Amino acid sequence: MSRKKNAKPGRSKPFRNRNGQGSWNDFPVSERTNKLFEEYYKGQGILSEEEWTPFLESLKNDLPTTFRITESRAHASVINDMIKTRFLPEMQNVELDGKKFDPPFQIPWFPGSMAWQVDAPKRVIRKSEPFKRFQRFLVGETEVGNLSRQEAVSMIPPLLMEVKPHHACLDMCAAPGSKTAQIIEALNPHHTNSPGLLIANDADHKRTFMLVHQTGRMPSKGLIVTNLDASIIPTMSLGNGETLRFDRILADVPCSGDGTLRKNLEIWGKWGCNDGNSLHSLQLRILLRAMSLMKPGGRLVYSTCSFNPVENEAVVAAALNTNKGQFSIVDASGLLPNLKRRPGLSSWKVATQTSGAEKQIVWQDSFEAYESYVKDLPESDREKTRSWSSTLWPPANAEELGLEHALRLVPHDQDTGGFFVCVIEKIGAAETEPANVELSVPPPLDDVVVADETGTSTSAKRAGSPSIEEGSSKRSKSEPEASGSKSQAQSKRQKRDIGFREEPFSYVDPDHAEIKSIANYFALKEEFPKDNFLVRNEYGDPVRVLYLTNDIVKRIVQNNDFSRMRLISAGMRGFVRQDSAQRAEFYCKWRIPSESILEAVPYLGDDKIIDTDVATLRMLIEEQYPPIVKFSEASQKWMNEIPLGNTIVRFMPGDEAEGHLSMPLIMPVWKANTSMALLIDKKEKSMLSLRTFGEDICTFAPLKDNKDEDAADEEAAEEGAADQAVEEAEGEEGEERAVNKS
Ligand SMILES: C[S@@+](CC[C@H](N)C(=O)[O-])C[C@H]1O[C@@H](n2cnc3c(N)ncnc32)[C@H](O)[C@@H]1O
Repeated sequence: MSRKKNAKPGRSKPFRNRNGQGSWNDFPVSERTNKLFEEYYKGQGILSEEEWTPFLESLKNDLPTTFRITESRAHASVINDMIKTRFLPEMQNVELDGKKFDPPFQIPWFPGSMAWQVDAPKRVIRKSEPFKRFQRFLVGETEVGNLSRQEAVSMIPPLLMEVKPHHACLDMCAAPGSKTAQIIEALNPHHTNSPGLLIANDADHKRTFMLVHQTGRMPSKGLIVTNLDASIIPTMSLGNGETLRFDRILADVPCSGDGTLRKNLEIWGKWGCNDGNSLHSLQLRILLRAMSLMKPGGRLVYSTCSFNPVENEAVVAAALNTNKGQFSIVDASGLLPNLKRRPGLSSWKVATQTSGAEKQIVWQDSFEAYESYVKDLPESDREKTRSWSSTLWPPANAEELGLEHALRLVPHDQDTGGFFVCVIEKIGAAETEPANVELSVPPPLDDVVVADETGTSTSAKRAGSPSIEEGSSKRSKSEPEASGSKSQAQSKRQKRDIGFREEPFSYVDPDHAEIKSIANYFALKEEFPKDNFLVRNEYGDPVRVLYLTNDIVKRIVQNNDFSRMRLISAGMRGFVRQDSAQRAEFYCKWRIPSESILEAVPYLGDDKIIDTDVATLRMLIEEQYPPIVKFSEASQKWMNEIPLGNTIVRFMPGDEAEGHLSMPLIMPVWKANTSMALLIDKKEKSMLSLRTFGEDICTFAPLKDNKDEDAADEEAAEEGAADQAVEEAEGEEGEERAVNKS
């Protein structure tokens, strides 16, 4: 256990090989042990004696790859069918070194069979052609947002939230955003015009940008990203004296992460029971804040990727007791019926660990026993000992709280990671702020390792900075008052966070000349919410990007100071300005980016969408700027009629040009003087090509053949606009969309 001895809690980096990747081979199974871990959990009795070996064995094994299909996308079933009909048949009899490997299979408990599991180890995926092809497909479809790689158990909390499109939702600790994506999908099934809201929040500034990037693949008019300490998320106003309360909250709190031992291998070396004890009070504060933000009848899901009852049942029990009679644990046994789960515990133990090289577990039978243990320690040790909260221990009424309804997921039940999920409902009509919970002074968090199921470890202090400690001890004072009755101007006077350096958010005057030109060009119907265009400057000037938000996001942005909310982004890109040398020739300087097409379609004038065929699609995929003269006569006709710039086309289903399209596909195109371009990024084009034509037919060769120089120059100049448009569409993926700035 050399690793363990050298490990410095909180400072050790995730295990990485020379290529920067954690690897099964580089971390031998013999090192996947931790005496303290075994002693602690055996002592806790989280499993019966006979289950201990399969539990540990399972924990030492590589985690299978799991992914789910983005259900809100129109072609979700096309992707699912492709896996079944194109990839599965060729993966039936894969053998390597005399061993047969099973093909991927659908996860039996995931609704609609939209999630898959791949058991074959990485070396098989690397070496077998059918698996390699499948892997390439997975990577490509993941990049364009049609699939999400996500640990199976991590998919459970959002499913149990049962989000509906009208819900106001809060994801309190959201980065890097795998569950956020699931919530967005549930809020926006098939791009319905959802009135719902999701505030996705994380305390770690860097990780909020990961979150923005991740949600960029799943844009939503109802999405807000904030960078707050979840335990002191301020109460937000909706104007007109209304305060924002949530129908659904996910508190997927920072935790010690020992449920992720199968992939966060470094946890084997540094696991200690003090980490869970340390995190308990932050977890409790976050859960209590969640409770205070709920609507009556609303549902709250508390989850961790830890086995530790002090991070799980103890937190839930303390929160329920703080808000007696206002919340109850939902019996989720009827939900996800094929999911194997264990009941939550109603009794557990608390331990501390000794310091020094050979750490030992010391069971603490009660809070009082623990206090006298600390008192009896030699003074030097006492100084080092933390003061834990009494809420770590099971309360006297633990049996009455319904903790058995919580879900414990253990690895050997269905070959997953470990997880804890508890579904809590707010009962009664009274909306009151919770009484302050009696917590001991919060322990310092800087040396506590916090892990998430993505394989990233952070220290809790970094994760919770800057206001984590401040918020904990003075929660009731520092918690801002409900500002429901304040006007926008008044709310702007609320104390600003001067360290917050984001650009302001303002709505554009719907009568602004640019908005009028957009409405004209795209023949936007009356119902189009022209007053919901947001920009990132103080003056409401449409400069480069016009973001679209729904009404509830607008109410929040307008009635709360953006720096107090630490607002990072709101809504989704609706229109992007197309600056080019030829701008003067274009009727409209704005184009619809591909990700907002489905949002825009219901509002476009009837003649603004041009129906065309699979052969035209083939040409637009094959070449980057195909000349108009190369298309069929029918396509040339409409191409010659449309103005220069952005047009929306609908490729109708059919079998032609060696391709198959099973459902209509709506996409933006760009017309230059003599050529056309499909305005989707290259990766998306390649994946679309694979889906429609069975191979990647994109060529994208630069000017070629024996064209005379003048013609080539002219063509290159004309195509500059389309080129720039495409480049922008690609470049903005990472930057513009990530930062939501104009
Ligand atoms: C378990 S991870 C969340 C994983 C995420 N829900 C997902 O599914 O991708 C916990 C997250 O909590 C964040 N965090 C830590 N302390 C926090 C706090 N006080 N408030 C809000 N977020 C916090 C961390 O930065 C980390 O991103």
